[in-house]
Amino acid sequence: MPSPALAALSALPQADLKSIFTTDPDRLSKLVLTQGPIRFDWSKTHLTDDLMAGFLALADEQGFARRRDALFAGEAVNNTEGRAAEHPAERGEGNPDSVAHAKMLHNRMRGLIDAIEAGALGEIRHILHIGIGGSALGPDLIVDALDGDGVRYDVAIVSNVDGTALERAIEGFDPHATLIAIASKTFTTSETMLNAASAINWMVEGGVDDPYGRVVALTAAPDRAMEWGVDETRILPFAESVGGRYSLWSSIGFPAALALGWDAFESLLEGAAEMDRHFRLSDPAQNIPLIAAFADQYYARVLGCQTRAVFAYDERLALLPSYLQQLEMESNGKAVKLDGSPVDGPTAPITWGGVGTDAQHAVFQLLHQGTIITPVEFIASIEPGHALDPAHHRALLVNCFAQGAALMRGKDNAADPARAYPGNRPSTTILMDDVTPHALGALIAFYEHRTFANAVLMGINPFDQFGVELGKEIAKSIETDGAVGFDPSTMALIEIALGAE
Ligand SMILES: O=P(O)(O)OC[C@H]1O[C@](O)(CO)[C@@H](O)[C@@H]1O
Repeated sequence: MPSPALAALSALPQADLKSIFTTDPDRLSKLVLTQGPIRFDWSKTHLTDDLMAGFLALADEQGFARRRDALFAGEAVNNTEGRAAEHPAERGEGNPDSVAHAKMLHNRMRGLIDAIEAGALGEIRHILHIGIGGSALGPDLIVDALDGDGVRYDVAIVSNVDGTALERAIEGFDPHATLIAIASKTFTTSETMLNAASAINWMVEGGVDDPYGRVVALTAAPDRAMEWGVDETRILPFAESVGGRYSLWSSIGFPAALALGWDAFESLLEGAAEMDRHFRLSDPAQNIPLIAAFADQYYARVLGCQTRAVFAYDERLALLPSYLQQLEMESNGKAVKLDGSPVDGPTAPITWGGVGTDAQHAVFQLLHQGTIITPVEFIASIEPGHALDPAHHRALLVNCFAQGAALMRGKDNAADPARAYPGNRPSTTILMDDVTPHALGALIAFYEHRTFANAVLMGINPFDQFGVELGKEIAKSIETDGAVGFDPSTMALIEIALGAE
């Protein structure tokens, strides 16, 4: 049964963006909100006063305030696994006991970083971080965004089990000056364990006497890390209640904290904490992650848009779309509601994207003239990330703003329809003052809370991910039993490529 509030929303007429600033001249004051160093602009979306009122009613109907309080109180909001979701505690926000525990673990991480910097593990010039999914995407995004010229260490983040990834990562690394960070919440993920074993072999082959002596484990399963061979003093634990895709704030962020320095890592946490406080304390009508979720819900569930595109008009944020793919799709690509009943409509759309201006010359044709409507999100920074001619940054921003205007405005051409642009296509623009640790922390926390707000509006649990298990089980059974008991297509593939057992 669709929710009454959503049904009422769906009955509202759709605004025309081409004339929306004429019919609603105050849009900027209503739909542009600034939080710290980031300005969020929904004025080029179809959100109207009526829709906002309808979505506020939906939020109320779905118990938004109660579920938000439960999240921050450290209640078991991940109901299918009976666990809390305590990533805000890593930033100092939430249940006081969890905050104190996270602080203690951060101090432990800081102590190890200080020791490494003081030379306790010998000379370290390279950091080889091995992890996958949430144990790689977050650190990769932060290091790539903020490390600029990588002055402190060369950092390589390896996730794929394809040996080519590891081989390429260690190509320029000296095994005698490399620190291996094994990042795995469970310390069982097969790709990570295989890559970790191969990295140790590489060190041994490179003549390192005690390769385990330069391994650091980042995990919520310290006992398994110890069994694997990591010394207890180099295990940096984090709480089981921190989900993998929400874990960059914990010891999973170790390569960022080491490479960028502790002050930068703290500033990232503080930026996120400011967004936490905004999300926790703001009235729903002014709540930035919630308003973002209103627009998301309108496009995905009311208009049936199956995808959402994110374009970073800043090379520093080139990895943001990949990071968001896991955050949004693994969290909200679900088929059942909190009570186990089937969902009553689409859940998360497919998140995809890239960087501007590259994407303009590759995929924007479809966005402007294709028949599939895709809500677009632009992310840009007022300050550039480089010291070259300011003309570069000016051109980047000009292009970003032009795309949003073109999508909205369109262009008639009755005489030559192939050259006409329908317009009325929505976009959101997120404009950062600069890509600093503080602003990036706030931006990522915004996305986390927006994902949670979407889940609340749909009545689903964003914190489990059982959808990834079946493929893992089948891979394991192929590893152990080979081509047995599968369909003819799968058996033939196994036999041809892996050989008959
Ligand atoms: O940190 P781990 O336990 O190695 O898991 C890695 C990733 O694998 C997943 O469980 C999906 O298979 C993600 O949720 C997680 O981020």
